[in-house]
Amino acid sequence: MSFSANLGFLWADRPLPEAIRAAKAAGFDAVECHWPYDVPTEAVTAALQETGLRMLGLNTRRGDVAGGENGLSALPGREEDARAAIDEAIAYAVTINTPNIHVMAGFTEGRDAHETFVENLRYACEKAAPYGITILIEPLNRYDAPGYFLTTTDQALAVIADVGASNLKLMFDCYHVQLMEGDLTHRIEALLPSIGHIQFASVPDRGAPDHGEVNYTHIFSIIARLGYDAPLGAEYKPGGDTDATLSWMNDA
Ligand SMILES: O=C(O)C(=O)[C@@H](O)CO
Ligand SMILES: [Mg+2]
Repeated sequence: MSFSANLGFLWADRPLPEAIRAAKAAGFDAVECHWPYDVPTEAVTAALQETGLRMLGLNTRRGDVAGGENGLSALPGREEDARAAIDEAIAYAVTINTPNIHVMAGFTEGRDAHETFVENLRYACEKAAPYGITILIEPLNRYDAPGYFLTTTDQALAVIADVGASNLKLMFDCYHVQLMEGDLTHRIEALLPSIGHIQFASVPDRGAPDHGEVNYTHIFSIIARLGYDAPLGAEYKPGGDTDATLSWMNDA
């Protein structure tokens, strides 16, 4: 297996370029992040070039986080802000050569929200396609993100079908899917053609993948058997020194 360090959580106590270097030193094959926008692209590019790692993904801005926002793209009436966040993410991704952008939906519900999300995703897919960038959408669990628009893989597939773009894929985060739906083995098998990126963490505490209700030795072997060979995103909360939590990599 190959692994991508999610620097939104791993080495999150270090500046992003230093976190990239730490991921390389720890043996990761790639990195990904959440919201890199305050970091100059030159510093990120320099660290990526120095380490030879690729930044696999980043997220669109969430909007007014202090005011309770968690993404903009499914919020009716906020199309202008949502598209500005999409444009910003594409520009940043193009500059640092990142192949995936997670477009965040936001806290909302209902048919209008679905239509708004579909239209904004069409916009994102069209704008991203010339750069070979894939747009991702990710169901989040109801405990960490109560009220988030996208909560299940079935709902994500319905959105993907309605958008109808070949560069729109599912971010399959095993942690969220286990909390909302379970049945990870069958779901990964069935959804593989729609999956653009896979992430993981222990369940339910979102720690390193070496404890809890999901047996990741099994899940990783299923993913390998299916021939999926892109790096898997380690998106867990180390709860202290990241380097002290990496023994799972030796067993994977
Ligand atoms: O929370 C997650 O899981 C993520 O992947 C974030 O990027 C979005 O909140
Ligand atoms: Mg995730």
